[in-house]
Amino acid sequence: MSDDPLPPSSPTPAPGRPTVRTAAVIPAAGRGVRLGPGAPKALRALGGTPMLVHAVRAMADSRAVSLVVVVAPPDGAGEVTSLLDAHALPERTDVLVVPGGESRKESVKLGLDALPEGYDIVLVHDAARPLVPVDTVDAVIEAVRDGAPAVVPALPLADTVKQVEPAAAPGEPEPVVATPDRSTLRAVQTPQGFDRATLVRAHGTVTDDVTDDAGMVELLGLTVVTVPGHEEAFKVTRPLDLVLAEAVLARRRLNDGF
Ligand SMILES: Nc1ccn([C@@H]2O[C@H](COP(=O)(O)OP(=O)(O)OP(=O)(O)O)[C@@H](O)[C@H]2O)c(=O)n1
Ligand SMILES: C[C@](O)(CO)[C@H](O)COP(=O)(O)O
Repeated sequence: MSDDPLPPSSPTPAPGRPTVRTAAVIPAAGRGVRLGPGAPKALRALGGTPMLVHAVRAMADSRAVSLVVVVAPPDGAGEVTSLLDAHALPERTDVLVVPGGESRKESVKLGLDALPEGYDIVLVHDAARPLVPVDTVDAVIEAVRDGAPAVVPALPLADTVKQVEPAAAPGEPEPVVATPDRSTLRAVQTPQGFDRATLVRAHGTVTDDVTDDAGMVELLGLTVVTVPGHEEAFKVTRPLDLVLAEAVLARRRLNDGF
């Protein structure tokens, strides 16, 4: 067993609420091409611990989450199971590992297919967002409990955004065609939270290429709502993100006194 510490626990759910069980599906089957050569992204170390372990702990850190389904690289389910066995996780959280697919969408569907009965709320959380704080996780769950079929953590944009005509060839200029009103745009993160039946329906019917699960629910004609995102829930995508993630983790360890 690794001796790295468990994260702090979130508060227990409010008294008087009906028990609604929540599971988290963590797509972790990506290669991490934009991060550069190396192991699959989810298995790379952050503060000496695989990024995936941080992501699983971030979900298990919420007392509402009692099952985490990890979607491993297609040929890596055995390795991921051993890796998770070697790291401390809260005993109240069950973990299932299933092999993933060629795209994120396919991997999420495989995770959903493996979900046992008895879970009414499903979170979908990128392994590549290892540092999401528990308050953000709990806020997403709370909004689904309050009746929203789909919930996304969202942040305002810091940059002005341009819509362009994609370059005709690599290196060619990209003419700007529009400047959308930034005040109505949001960058969305994970975990995204869903009423299970809605997410299953979305994955069973939507065939469009989408980059997130909430987008599929939008295509069903349902309303997706936002809760405040968190800057530490950023996605580790490029090498500089790893530098930032290490710094955030070091600051947390300093603040927590270990
Ligand atoms: N076939 C895939 C592709 C992606 N993912 C997961 O989806 C999340 C978000 O994807 P992204 O950050 O784009 O990861 P990669 O696909 O690994 O990155 P890249 O595009 O740079 O290869 C990650 O946790 C990744 O492991 C997955 O489970 N299955
Ligand atoms: C799901 C997501 O993290 C929301 O921002 C994002 O869309 C994943 O995109 P990626 O390019 O597949 O990492």
